[in-house]
Amino acid sequence: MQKTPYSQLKATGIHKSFGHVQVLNGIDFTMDTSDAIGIVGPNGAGKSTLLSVLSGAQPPSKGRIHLNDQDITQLPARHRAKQGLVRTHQIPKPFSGISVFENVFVAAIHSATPNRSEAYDIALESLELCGMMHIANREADSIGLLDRKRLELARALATQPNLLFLDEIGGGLTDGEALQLVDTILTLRARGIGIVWIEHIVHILLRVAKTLICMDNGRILAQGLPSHVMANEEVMRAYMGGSQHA
Ligand SMILES: Nc1ncnc2c1ncn2[C@@H]1O[C@H](COP(=O)(O)OP(=O)(O)OP(=O)(O)O)[C@@H](O)[C@H]1O
Repeated sequence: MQKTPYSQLKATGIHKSFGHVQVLNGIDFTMDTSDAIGIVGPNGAGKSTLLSVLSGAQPPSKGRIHLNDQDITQLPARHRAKQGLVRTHQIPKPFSGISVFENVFVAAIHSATPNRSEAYDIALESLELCGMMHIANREADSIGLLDRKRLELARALATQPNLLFLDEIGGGLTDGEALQLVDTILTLRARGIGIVWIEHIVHILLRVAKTLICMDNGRILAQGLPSHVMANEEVMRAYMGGSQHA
């Protein structure tokens, strides 16, 4: 289901401000697009803003983003999605009044897919991978929170991503539900899809992430093996000074 593979996403000197509020303060970030990276940090650290900048929802105020040798800094989200960089949202917003299947089909038809019959197959495969076939004909409005999160994943999957940006997709779920969602995410990982996942529930995140980034005040405080990052003194200070969710 994937597009032409590439290997590296690189953000250099990323700044983002909203008026006088400086939210990202010089982020340097390089990843292999098949990696699984977790991002943690206190509230207001700039995590979602970084995801917006990486996925093209918002341009940086300063700095460059490259996909291999291609400068994609000014490339809008819909064009990045066609190159396989796709973001999910904190609060899933399925199209109401249509079925789960139709929601995923709409996503497939708007991807780089050439025709409706291929989009149909891709939608079915996405639902299957996300364990949603049994509710494919339900109205999207009528499903519970865990299934709405799965639908968000299935819709992203139907656009044939290489790298998925997940913004607190576990938010609002019980631990048991979040673990079920992890199984779905690991299924996508097994297909070779890279993940950048912001999540406050760290023990859930670490079932997927092999590398952890901790942000605070718009900067990366530490990056590397999760055990090293969580033991980092600056990281512990940031959590004690901020809102601890871990
Ligand atoms: N569009 C905007 N306009 C003005 N300020 C914004 C905007 N988007 C984000 N901010 C501010 O930027 C800061 C960082 O926000 P961001 O959502 O990126 O942090 P976060 O680390 O994802 O936080 P949380 O964990 O609470 O979701 C916050 O102070 C927020 O109020």
